[in-house]
Amino acid sequence: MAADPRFLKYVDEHQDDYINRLAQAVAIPSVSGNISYVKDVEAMADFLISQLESLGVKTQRRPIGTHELEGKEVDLPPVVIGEIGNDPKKKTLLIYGHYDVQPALLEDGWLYPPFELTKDPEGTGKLYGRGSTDDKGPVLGWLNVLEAHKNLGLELPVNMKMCFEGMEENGSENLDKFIESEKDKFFTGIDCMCISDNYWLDTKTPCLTYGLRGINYYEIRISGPGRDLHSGVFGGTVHEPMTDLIAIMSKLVTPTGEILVPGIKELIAPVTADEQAKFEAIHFEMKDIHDAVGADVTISNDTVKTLMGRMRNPSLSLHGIEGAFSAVGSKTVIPASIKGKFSIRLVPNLTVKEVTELVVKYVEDEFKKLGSKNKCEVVLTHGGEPWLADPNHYSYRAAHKATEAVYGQAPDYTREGGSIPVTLDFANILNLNVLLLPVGRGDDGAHSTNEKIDTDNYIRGTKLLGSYMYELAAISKE
Ligand SMILES: C[C@H](N)C(=O)N[C@@H](Cc1c[nH]cn1)C(=O)O
Ligand SMILES: [Zn+2]
Ligand SMILES: [Zn+2]
Repeated sequence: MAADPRFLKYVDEHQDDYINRLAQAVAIPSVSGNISYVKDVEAMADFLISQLESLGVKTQRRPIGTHELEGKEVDLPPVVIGEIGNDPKKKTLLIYGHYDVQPALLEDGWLYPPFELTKDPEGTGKLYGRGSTDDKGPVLGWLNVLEAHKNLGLELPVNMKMCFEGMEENGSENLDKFIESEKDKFFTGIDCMCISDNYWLDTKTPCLTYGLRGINYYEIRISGPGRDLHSGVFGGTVHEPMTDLIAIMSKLVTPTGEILVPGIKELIAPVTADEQAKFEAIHFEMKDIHDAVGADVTISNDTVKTLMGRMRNPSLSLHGIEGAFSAVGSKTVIPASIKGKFSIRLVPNLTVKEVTELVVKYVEDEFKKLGSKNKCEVVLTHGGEPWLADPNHYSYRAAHKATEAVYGQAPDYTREGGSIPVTLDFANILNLNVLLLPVGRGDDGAHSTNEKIDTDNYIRGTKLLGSYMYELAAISKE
């Protein structure tokens, strides 16, 4: 069933209001996992709740425990759950999104202040700001749908339940326990689930995503000296933690992306003929990734190899070193303790546990080889398994139709290189098919500087989410 034309017209006529809603959300710097932003993450939850309530959603702000941030025990960001409609004749759709964002500082190289929505500065409709595409824009897309229906007095075609969290960018701590504890309470009577928290592969082809890589995030913690030291006074006389760390980190991955931790390669499920065909069918050119990256620095020039590198193979990335001297100037310090951070993206059949066993053993063995008197420990800070869904499920068929209606073309079927670890918890604990329905483009720069969403994607994305609900209402479950 096509979307109500009054809904589509309303969306076109209220673009400015929708952009204004996004501007309000971007202005709240809800950076999770950082003690300085705890209040802002809470404020973002409150903003979401007040918006949802004003749109007729029965909302609850649910605490999910505490965690340690920079040595202090603080509340985890609350989970916001809501529901609207309980007509037994309608299907019930569960949606999930996150209201936290990655860190962003102007001095990282942003052209515009990251926590102000900068509207269309180049006349191409781009809306710049942290969270614009990951994941505030897509979350607000759902709210825009609700607003249109409320103001037009239109009935929603499905019942909706929703779950929004503020810790996605930091491992969704305790959300699995929350889902488990609410399995037979809030999360009952749900037919299927939709998440809008990933991106198209290119800038012109909408897609439906049926897989995600998992993620294991590690810290290698090395310490030794009782305090930071003068490198002139002590250099050449002590084992330096940074030197140990760099030696180990350089042995994790090669510059062409080969993971050097023994045993990981052997665990990867072989690529089937069907998978190979699916990858070959995807619309993708090397130019798409070069544009998104901002340079031609791809490891391969082959499209299928590049797509497999992104979605089908594991990857190991080095992220940074906490405690390293990184300010301007030439401080001659020997840091006393540091933490090297890296992550491994997981694909079938790698598991969080098996990969961690291999990583811990390898790092410990490599550290022993250094003959250092410092202390080294490797810690998994968060982990999430890879996930695959059935793209033939009726929910995917509904989204396919909605995409054709809104974009006039069939979607590509993709797997996401990024991770949304809680997807697997929703799928397994609630026994649900989960559809990933991205709104943003491949060059949006999520997690990067100058993150943006295009006005067209935000507005047509709102129509897409709404149209998906109409198609879902009408489609047979067979
Ligand atoms: C794909 C999603 N929008 C996303 O960005 N997920 C993050 C999740 C994460 C895990 N640890 C830290 N962040 C990602 O894939 O990096
Ligand atoms: Zn996200
Ligand atoms: Zn993210």
